[in-house]
Amino acid sequence: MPATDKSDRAMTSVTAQEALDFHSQGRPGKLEISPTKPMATQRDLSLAYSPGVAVPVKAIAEDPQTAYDYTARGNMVAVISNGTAILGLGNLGALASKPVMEGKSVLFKRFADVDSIDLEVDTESVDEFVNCVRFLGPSFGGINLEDIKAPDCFIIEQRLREVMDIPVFHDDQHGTAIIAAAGLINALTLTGRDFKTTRLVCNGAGAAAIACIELIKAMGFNPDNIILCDTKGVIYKGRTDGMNQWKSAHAIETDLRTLVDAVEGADVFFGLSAKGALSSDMVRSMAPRPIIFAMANPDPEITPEEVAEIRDDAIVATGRSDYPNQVNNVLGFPYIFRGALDVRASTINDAMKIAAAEALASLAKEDVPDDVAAAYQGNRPRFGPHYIIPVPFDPRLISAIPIAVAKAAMETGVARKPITDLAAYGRQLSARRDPIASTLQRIYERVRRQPKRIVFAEGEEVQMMRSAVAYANQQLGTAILLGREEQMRETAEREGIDLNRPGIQIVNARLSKRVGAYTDYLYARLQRRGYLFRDVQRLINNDRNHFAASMVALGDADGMVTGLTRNYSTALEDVRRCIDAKPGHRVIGVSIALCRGRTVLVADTAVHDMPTAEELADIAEEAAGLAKRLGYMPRVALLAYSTFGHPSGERSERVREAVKILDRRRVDFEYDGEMAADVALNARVMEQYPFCRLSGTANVLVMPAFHSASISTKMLQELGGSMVIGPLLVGLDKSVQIASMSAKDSDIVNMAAIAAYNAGT
Ligand SMILES: NC(=O)C1=CN([C@@H]2O[C@H](COP(=O)(O)OP(=O)(O)OC[C@H]3O[C@@H](n4cnc5c(N)ncnc54)[C@H](OP(=O)(O)O)[C@@H]3O)[C@@H](O)[C@H]2O)C=CC1
Ligand SMILES: CC(=O)C(=O)O
Ligand SMILES: [Mg+2]
Repeated sequence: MPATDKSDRAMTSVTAQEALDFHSQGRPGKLEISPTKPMATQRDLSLAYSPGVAVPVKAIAEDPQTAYDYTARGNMVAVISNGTAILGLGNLGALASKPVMEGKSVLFKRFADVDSIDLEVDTESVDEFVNCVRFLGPSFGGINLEDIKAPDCFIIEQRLREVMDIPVFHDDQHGTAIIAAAGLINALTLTGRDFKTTRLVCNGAGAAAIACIELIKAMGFNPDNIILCDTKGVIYKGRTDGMNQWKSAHAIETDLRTLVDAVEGADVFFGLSAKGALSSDMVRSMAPRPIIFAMANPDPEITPEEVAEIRDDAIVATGRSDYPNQVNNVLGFPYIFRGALDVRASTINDAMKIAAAEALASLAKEDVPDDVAAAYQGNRPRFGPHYIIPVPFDPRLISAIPIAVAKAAMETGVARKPITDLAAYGRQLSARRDPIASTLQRIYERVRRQPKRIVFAEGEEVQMMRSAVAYANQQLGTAILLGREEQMRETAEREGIDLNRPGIQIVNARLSKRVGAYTDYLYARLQRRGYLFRDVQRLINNDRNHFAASMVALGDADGMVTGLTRNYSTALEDVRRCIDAKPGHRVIGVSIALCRGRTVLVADTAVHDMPTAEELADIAEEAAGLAKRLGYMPRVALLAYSTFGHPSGERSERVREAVKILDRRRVDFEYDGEMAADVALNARVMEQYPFCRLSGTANVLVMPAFHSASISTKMLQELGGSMVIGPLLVGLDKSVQIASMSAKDSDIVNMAAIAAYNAGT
C-alpha cells in the first residue's frame, strides 16, 4: 500500500485501496485487444495473413482511402501523453500517466464505441515527441494528445497538425474548452448575463486555460473583460516574469496584480490551476450570482461545500463526478472524435468545437425523458443552477454531439466522407451505446436516491466486508454485516478494511434482541414442515442465511446478499424457508450477459430443472418483467434446438406449447419460438423466418431447461468473453440476491445494489 496523501483521503466515493484493487484485479489494467475476425482455420489464416492479406495491401497502396475499408484505422484513436501534466498532479512522467491514458481509451470505447489505444512517450523533448508521433498517422483515424504540460503542448499540437492529415486534438485544451464553454453559455443564461459585458477571471494559464479563453473569445466573449492569472499573479501587458507567447497573447492593460485583486467584483471564475487556489474571501468578493467553475482535478480550486458556506447565490461546477455540474472533458472527446471519424474529417476545427459546445449546452435545456432521468443523481434534473450541463452517463450525448460535429465538419469542408442521411446516422449512433453502462448506472443511481439497508449474510468473509464497505462508500445505503464482531474486526485490521466508516453496521445473531421474533416467525412457517421449535432456534442462532432472510422478512433490512460459502441451490433453499414467492409470481433466476455492446437476459438460470410448458411461460413473463424494470423493451425468444417445428422432438414440443400458453395469456411483450439461438440472436438468420413475430434480435432468452441455461451462460463467460451478472433472483416476495461462490468484490457489490434496487426505489 503506497503512502496516502490528503487527496487520497479526500476521495469520498472510493478508497485508495479500492482504486488499487480495481486496477490490479483480474487482468491488470483496464484494456485488452480483441480480434474482430475469426482466426480459427487454415482458410482464416490464408485470408487474414499471407497470402490473402496481400490483396488489401495492394489496394491500399493504390488508393490510400481504402485503408478505412480494409483496416481498423477509421475507428481507431491513439491517446498519447508524456505525463508532464497528469491531471492536476503535475509532471510524474510517461509511465505514471498510463492509468489515466488507459482510462481515456476505455472511455472512448464505452461512451462512443471508438477503439482506442494508449501510447506513453517517454520524453520531455518537444522535438523527440513530435518525431515519435508524426510517423504514426497510418495507424490511426485520430490522435488525442493528453496531459502534456504548457507551453510544450501548444508547440506539439501545432506541429503535428501541420504534418498529419488526421485530427490531432489536445484534449486538455480543446476538450476542456468545449465543455467549459457549454457550461458557461448556460450559466450566463441562468444569471441573465451575456458575452459582451460579463467579467471573467481565469486562474491558470496553461493548456486548458489558454484554450478555454481562446474558444470563448472565438465565440464572441469580450477579450477586454478576461483576466488571466498564473502562479505569478495577473498576466498584464509588459509582465516579463514567467511569460511565454501564449500567455502574452491574452495579457491586458491593468493595474491589478494578484488573483485577490482580479477576482473582486468578477462575474465568473474559471479555475484550471490547482487545488485550493480560490479562497473563501475571494468568493465573498465576487459579484452577485457568481459563476465558479473550479475545474482542477482531482481536487478543485474550491469545493462546492466551501462556496456554500459563504454564499448561496453561486453557480458552482467542478471537474468531478461526485458533485453536480461536472465540467470535464469526458463529456467531449469520445463524441467529438466519433463525429470526426464518421465523416473522416481531416482535422477538428473551431466550427466543430463550437458546434459541440452548443449541442451540449442545448441538451441541458431539454426536458429529461424517463429513460434518461435514471442516469442522474437525485431527482429528474431540470435546467437550473445545479444542472447546467448533462452528466457523462446521459445516453443522449452519443446522438446529439457527434451529429453536430459531423455537420460542422461537412459545412466547413473538412469532411472527406460526408454523410447524406443524417437521420439514419442518428439511429446508428444510438445503437452504438453500450447498454452495460446505462443499465448498471441506472440501478446504482436509483438506489443512491433511495438508499437501502442490505444485510451481507456472510459478514465474516473478507470479500463480503470489502463489498459492504464499497456499498456504503458509494452511498447506496447501510451495509449490515452479519457475524461475530471481534472476528470481523480482527480480519478487517489484517486486511486493511475500515469497518468504522459511516454506513457500516455489524449485527451478531447471538447477541441480537430480535432472535426471539425471528424464531417465532420461522417456527410459524416451518412447524408443519417437520421442524421442531428447537430446530428453528438452531437455524436462527447458527445459520446466517436464515437469520438474514428473517431480518428481511420482518423488515429489519430491505434486502440481503449471500452465496460465498454455500452453493447456489443450498443458499436458495435456506432463503425459501424464510421467504415465499410474490403472490402470483414464480421464483426464477435470470443472468444478464453483456457481450460486445450487447446485453441479453438468460432465464431460468437458477431454479427450474426441467420446466413444464406452463413453467416456461411463467419464466418468460418473469424475465420480460425484469427486462422492463431494467429499461429494455423485451423481445423474448423461447429457445430450443429446433426452429419453428424443425427438427421435431418432444423437448421442442414443450417450448412450442409454452408459446401457445403465452398467446392465451395475451401478455404485453414480444415473444416467439421455438427457435434456435442463432435465429434469436442473428438478424440475418432471423430474416429467413419472415413470419417471426420479434421486431429485432432477442434480448431475453428463455432456455428450455436449467442445464442449457447454466451451460450456455458459463460458456458465454468463459469462452465468449462476456461479463455475466447473476443469476438474479426474480419473483421472491422480498429482495434477496445470491452471488456465486467464486464472486469477486465487484460482483457482490453489483448483487447488493440489485437487491437494493429490487427492494423498491
Ligand atoms: N475539468 C477538466 O476537464 C480538466 C481539468 N484540467 C485541470 O486543469 C489544471 C491545469 O491543467 P493543464 O492546463 O493541463 O496544466 P498545465 O501544466 O498546462 O498548466 C497549469 C497552469 O496552472 C497554473 N497554476 C498552477 N498552480 C497554480 C496556482 N496555485 N495558482 C495559479 N496558477 C497556478 C500554472 O501556472 P504557471 O504557468 O505559472 O506555471 C499553469 O499556467 C489541472 O488541475 C487539470 O486537472 C485540465 C484539463 C481538463
Ligand atoms: C480531465 C482531464 O483531462 C485532466 O484533468 O487532465
Ligand atoms: Mg487531461
